[in-house]
Amino acid sequence: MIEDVKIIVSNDVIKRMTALPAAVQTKALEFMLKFQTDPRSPGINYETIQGAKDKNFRSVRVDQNYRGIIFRAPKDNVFIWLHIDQHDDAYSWATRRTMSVNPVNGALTLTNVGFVESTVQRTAAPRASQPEPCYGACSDRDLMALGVPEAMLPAVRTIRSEGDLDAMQDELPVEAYEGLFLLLAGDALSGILASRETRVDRPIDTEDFATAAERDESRSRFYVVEGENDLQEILSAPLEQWRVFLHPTQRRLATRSLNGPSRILGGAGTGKTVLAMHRAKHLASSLIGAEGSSGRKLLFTTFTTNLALDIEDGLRSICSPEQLKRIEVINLDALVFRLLKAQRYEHEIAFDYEARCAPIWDAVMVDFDSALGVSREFVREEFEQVVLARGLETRDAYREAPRRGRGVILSRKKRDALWELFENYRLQLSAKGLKEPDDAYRDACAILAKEAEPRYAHALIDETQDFGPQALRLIRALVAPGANDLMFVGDGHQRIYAKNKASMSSCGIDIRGRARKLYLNYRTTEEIRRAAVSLLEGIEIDDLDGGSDEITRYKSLMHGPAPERIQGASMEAIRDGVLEFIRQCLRENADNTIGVMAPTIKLRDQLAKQIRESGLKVATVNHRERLSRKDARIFAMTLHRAKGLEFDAVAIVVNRELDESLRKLVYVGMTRAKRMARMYTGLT
Ligand SMILES: Nc1ncnc2c1ncn2[C@@H]1O[C@H](COP(=O)(O)OP(=O)(O)OP(=O)(O)O)[C@@H](O)[C@H]1O
Repeated sequence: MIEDVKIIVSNDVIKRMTALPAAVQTKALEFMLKFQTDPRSPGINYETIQGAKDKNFRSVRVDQNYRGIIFRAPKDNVFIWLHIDQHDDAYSWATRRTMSVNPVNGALTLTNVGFVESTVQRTAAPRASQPEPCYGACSDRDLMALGVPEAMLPAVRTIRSEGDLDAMQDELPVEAYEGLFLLLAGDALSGILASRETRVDRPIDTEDFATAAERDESRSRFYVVEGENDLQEILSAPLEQWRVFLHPTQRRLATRSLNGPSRILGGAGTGKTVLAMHRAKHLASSLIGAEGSSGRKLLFTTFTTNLALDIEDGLRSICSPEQLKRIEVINLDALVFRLLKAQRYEHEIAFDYEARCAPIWDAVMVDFDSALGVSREFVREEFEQVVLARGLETRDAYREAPRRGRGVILSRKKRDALWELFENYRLQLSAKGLKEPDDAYRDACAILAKEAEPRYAHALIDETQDFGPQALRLIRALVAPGANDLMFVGDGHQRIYAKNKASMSSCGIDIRGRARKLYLNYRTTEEIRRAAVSLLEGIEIDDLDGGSDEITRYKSLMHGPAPERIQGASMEAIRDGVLEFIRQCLRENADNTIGVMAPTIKLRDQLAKQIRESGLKVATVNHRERLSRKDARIFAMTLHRAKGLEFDAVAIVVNRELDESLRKLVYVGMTRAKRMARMYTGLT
């Protein structure tokens, strides 16, 4: 590579590369090598394209049939490889498009001018009683600030409904599509720009393609080649887009310095884990050779064990060995277990409530007096949500404790009676050498408080919605307050351990001014997303910090068939239906992965057995297992285990009433599906 030349490749080329016939792929890689070494080499013959709308487009020969389309900027030796296809298709593609720099947000944009012309023509004749254009109140500058390329403005001006906007999605930069749908949802332009932190207040040199390429907006679709080998690596392996092309908000949040703890919310599949992984990489590189960090690492923690394993795999695919050495990925329970064990903690942490604690709780509850006027379930919830969550240790503390959200007022007498049960339970647990996890977290916090140095330089926390107050306090104690200390990502819609509801600010974590959102769903089709969201209707969702969150502003980038919901089938009919669904998915593509999910282990095993008996290979997903290591396409799991995973298709079987907690579980399960989903309810 040579210093004074900038080489850029579009995501379109990278995507198309893997779909090319093998022989063409080899030729394309050979061309890339030549191009990367010196795009001005006399060995590369740039052909002018007759009739091209952009006079800087050229075609280059990849092999006898295939042509690459290159944009050569008028100055500064910037070369952008935009497209690759068979000769005629490549030429026809090139004649319809132009490259430019957005004069307001400074992003590199590629516009399909052919599409703009045909859209304007098609909509020119007024239709009877058609709605007003959606963006009549926005100036051209407003629309360009959102990311609409100047040449796309006439097409965007024709949009009169959400459907019109969706039909334009493929032709718009991702941030423009997102901005336009947020406007339709009722957000103010200033609010959208502020939360994205897009600069629209500086003069933009629209001839300066080199500078434009470095902006976060451009990097969501253009890759700037940096080293000798990186592009070779990217092009020769099937590329997962997320490794290279981030949404501008993902990139900004991954790389910017934040003056304290931050919280990123986003519905299922909006790329929160991806953002956190890129931030881990970014912060880890700043730890390399950093003075004064005393060798402290970055902690990446999650709630579920399986997700931690997947994250480890993901990080390995984007980080250098040096960066990896500075990152520790571990689920919080495992971290606490290790921390306490190293201190010769004399209790075992009872992570499995049902097996270890429930019998002791039940024995203590023999003394429960129903004259107290509360249910047995209420007592357990009171213990979890007030006593454990607040870490109350004395009767006096319980007497004084605020019980917001508990619904029932308890007199002092009743509290004292309940405290006796709670105290007795803790004593009995302790006598058996056990501690509830929340109490163990609190003990771990006390140990950390005595240490001179915080254990980690930074922490990234995934699945924040499932961490309770004691866990959050512990996380706070693991890292010293300061710049880039903590980043939490999560989604209240996916809270499936209801007892773990916490407000970050009451745990000493102040995110004011550093709370952001991701809106675009990269995983699920819009049809599946909508079906999943409809399950949550009427359920109040929190923002992990005592406020509320809503789900109306999310959107998926893909479309597909609506999920089927089948009510009231017998187990035999379900078995046949699930098998038929699996076969259909595998017929479409033998490489498709399929998740079969149920609320209980018993039902999961029953379904797995039936699938196996039909001659198909199915793997069961258990605690602490990496999906990637399993030799199967079909996976059976409980809905709890499905968290954080993804499959091409998902079949869910539910054998009990869809109450609030089950609806949330099914929401999590269904949003694991990339393209197809089917759900059975009301087993007869
Ligand atoms: N910038 C991106 N470009 C392309 N794909 C992306 C991008 N960001 C995320 N994805 C893909 O979208 C899917 C969801 O991403 P991710 O798991 O990070 O979402 P999430 O918000 O953590 O989801 P959930 O909360 O449902 O577990 C993954 O397949 C990921 O590879």
